[in-house]
Amino acid sequence: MPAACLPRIHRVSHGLDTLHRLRSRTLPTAVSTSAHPEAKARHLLGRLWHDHVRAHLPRLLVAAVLMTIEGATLGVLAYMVQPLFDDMFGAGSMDGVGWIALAIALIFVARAIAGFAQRLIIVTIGLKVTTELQSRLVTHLLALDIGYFRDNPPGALIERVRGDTLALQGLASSTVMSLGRDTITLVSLLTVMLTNDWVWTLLALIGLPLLVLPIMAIQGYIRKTATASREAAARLSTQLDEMFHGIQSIKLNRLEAHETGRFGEEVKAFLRQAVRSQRGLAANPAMIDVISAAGFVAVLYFGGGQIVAGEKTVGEFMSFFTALALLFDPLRRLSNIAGQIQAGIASLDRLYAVLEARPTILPPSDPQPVPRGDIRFEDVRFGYDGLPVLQGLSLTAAAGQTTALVGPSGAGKTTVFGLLTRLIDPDAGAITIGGTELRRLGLDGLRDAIAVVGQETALFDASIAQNIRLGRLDATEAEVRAAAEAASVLEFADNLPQGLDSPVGPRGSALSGGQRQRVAIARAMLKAAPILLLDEPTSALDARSEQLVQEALARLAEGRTTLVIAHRLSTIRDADKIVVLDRGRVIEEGRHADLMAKNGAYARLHDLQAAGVATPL
Ligand SMILES: Nc1ncnc2c1ncn2[C@@H]1O[C@H](COP(=O)(O)OP(=O)(O)OP(=O)(O)O)[C@@H](O)[C@H]1O
Repeated sequence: MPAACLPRIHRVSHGLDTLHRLRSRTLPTAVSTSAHPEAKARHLLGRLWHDHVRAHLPRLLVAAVLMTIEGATLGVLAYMVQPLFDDMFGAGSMDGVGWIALAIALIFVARAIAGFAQRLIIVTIGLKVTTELQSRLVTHLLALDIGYFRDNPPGALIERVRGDTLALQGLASSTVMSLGRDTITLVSLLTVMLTNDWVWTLLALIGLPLLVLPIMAIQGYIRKTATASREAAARLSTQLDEMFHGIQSIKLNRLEAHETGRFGEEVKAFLRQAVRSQRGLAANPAMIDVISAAGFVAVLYFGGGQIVAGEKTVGEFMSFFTALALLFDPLRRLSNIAGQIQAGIASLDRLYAVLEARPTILPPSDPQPVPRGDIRFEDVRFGYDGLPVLQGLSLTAAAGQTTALVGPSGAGKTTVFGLLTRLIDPDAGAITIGGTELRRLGLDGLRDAIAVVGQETALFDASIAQNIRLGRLDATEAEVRAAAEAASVLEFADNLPQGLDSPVGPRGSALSGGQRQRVAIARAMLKAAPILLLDEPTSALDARSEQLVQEALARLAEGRTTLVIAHRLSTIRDADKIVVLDRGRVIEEGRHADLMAKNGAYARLHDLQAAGVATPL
């Protein structure tokens, strides 16, 4: 995946985060396969093969043929050493040396071409599989519940989509190449050795079985340390993500040294795990080297004696020795394959854990269209992780009218919006639109029918116009411009060098809070949905823009079912109904004048605000 895609993954992840600021119940994050590591590894590899690799089988077969050519060349080379020594150098004749030299040159050319082509094929397949997996992961992630993004922070998810797929690609490519080419090399060299002298071969390799147990024992260690190392990498990414997003607070509170220290600790933890994992991977080749030294010495003594006794020729010995010397390199790599597979499995496990997470907020099998009509909450209960937030909430927002929700911070106002848009589902009670339960409506239809302007505006790193267009992707330029005008976006955009085509910067960082809010309002205007949810839509505006936007919102709200959350009561005076929430229940409702006359919680809050005191009810 090109580097340019990284900001996109990042934006998507953060966009969801800021747009919804809601959490639902924890979702499964582990692959639910057999607890036995070998069975799990087989299961994961089987899935990878089936899902992504099988389609490349024809090219893999071509690569296998090329690997066979590349692997066999070393055997042929070792074989040719014998006539070179016995028939030419030993016999003092240079006849035929030219032919042998030509043959060796051709062998190397063939090896180079086969090696180049097979590497290209394998790496290309690896890249294709990786990018396919990345796209699949992103598609899957975007379908998951909002709660998943709370439980798994953006840094950790980016690490899975990028880090784990790339780690897998590197390991898989080298494993496949090693398995193919090195196995053939091994077979061809062993053939030369065995045809030369099976006793020497036995002597040279007699120590190898000793390695079986240590190599097997090391597998579990590699799997564990590789998993820990990937997790440490995810924590690092999460910390970086938080750090860069919180850069302003870090600077204002002079936390640079504190953050550097925290990062240093995390880096150390990562380093520890990464070194452990590499130690495991480096152990096998080292053991092969020790065994190979014993093999060389044994053959040298035994074979040397036979040459001196005239039982064997120098050419035979040199040919055998060449094959033996060439044998240990592929053997070293092959000894590491199991370890590499284990490290790859650690990443694969984390990837499939994401792919196995299932959304719990699903559309019905026969979705009903969204009807026009009142929005009703009937005895709705909802809690986060067992902590009750809404405790039997009942309210009605009449169709085509404006209903305002007020109440102290944490009363559950934003949760009402989350339930209405089905970012979360209630634990009990019913939510209906025009008499139809939300769960019977199509999710797409429901979300198309609702436009939301939240406290935090999710802007993407594109132009102002493109950000507005997200409200309705097929809107014409004139419609985008009209929405921009109605939301007072043109007021500031027209002063920018590129007007509406000016970039808003990553997460809208090139705009002020008020400007971002106006873009969000323009987006909602463009969407022109029948239901409008406004969560403090003018909180970031100055008095003048607020007045302009309030007028625009009033126009927008006309004829639409509007729910508006407001802390500043002055903004909702004209609402058709004001609902006062406290600790997840409705404690008062009515029009402004009625509630003031009642002299209850609303009137108290109003008086406090009028006196300039921002105190909860
Ligand atoms: N993702 C979450 N996980 C756990 N608890 C949450 C989560 N989101 C909200 N809450 C809790 O739910 C309660 C209601 O939150 P909500 O955002 O609906 O309140 P609110 O009335 O909109 O507050 P404010 O006026 O401050 O925006 C709060 O006590 C809050 O701590």
